[in-house]
Amino acid sequence: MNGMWFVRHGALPPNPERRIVGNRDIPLSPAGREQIRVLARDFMPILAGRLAAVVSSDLGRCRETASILLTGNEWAASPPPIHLEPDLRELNLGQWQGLTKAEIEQRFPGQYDARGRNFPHYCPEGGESFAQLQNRALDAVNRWRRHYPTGTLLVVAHAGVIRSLLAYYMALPLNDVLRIPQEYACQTFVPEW
Ligand SMILES: O=C(O)[C@@H](CO)OP(=O)(O)O
Repeated sequence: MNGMWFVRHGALPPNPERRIVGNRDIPLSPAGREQIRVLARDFMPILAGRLAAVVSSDLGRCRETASILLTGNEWAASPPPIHLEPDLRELNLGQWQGLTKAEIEQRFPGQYDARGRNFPHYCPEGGESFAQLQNRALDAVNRWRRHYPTGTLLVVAHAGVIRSLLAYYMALPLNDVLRIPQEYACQTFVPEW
């Protein structure tokens, strides 16, 4: 069956202060690598024989996830190509990245709340909005689907990217995007319609 599997990368190192990650290039933690090894063993065999290609965000945590996913014996003879796609990078939150919520409120008074009032379209300085993210991610996925019109595509990306795509496929408003669950290393199938 044609369709796309979306896989979020594994866990990052603990971030107890909840500093904004965004599209910073932070590698998987050892626990995150183990999550993906489990996925390579338990999930990937169901794609054997029907996986056309892997399309991954070019950030390290997704690149590494994609390459661990293809370590099983079922891919040894003819591994599917892995395409690195910058348009699947995580939401760019510009000058907010690396900061805590308290630091954002201190350095950019009022902006955090302003985003809450216009969540889909608010664009922090130097960054982008969820609507912009959704457009570029959708363009990228559609482009790769046209390149591989048959077979299953495996898309390895980030919570914000996958949520924005799933919101589109489920016709949910972007205001509700954070309600879509996206645990580390989770998998979601979107059939072709
Ligand atoms: O580690 C996380 O919680 C996030 C970073 O914002 O991961 P990602 O957005 O890359 O899915």
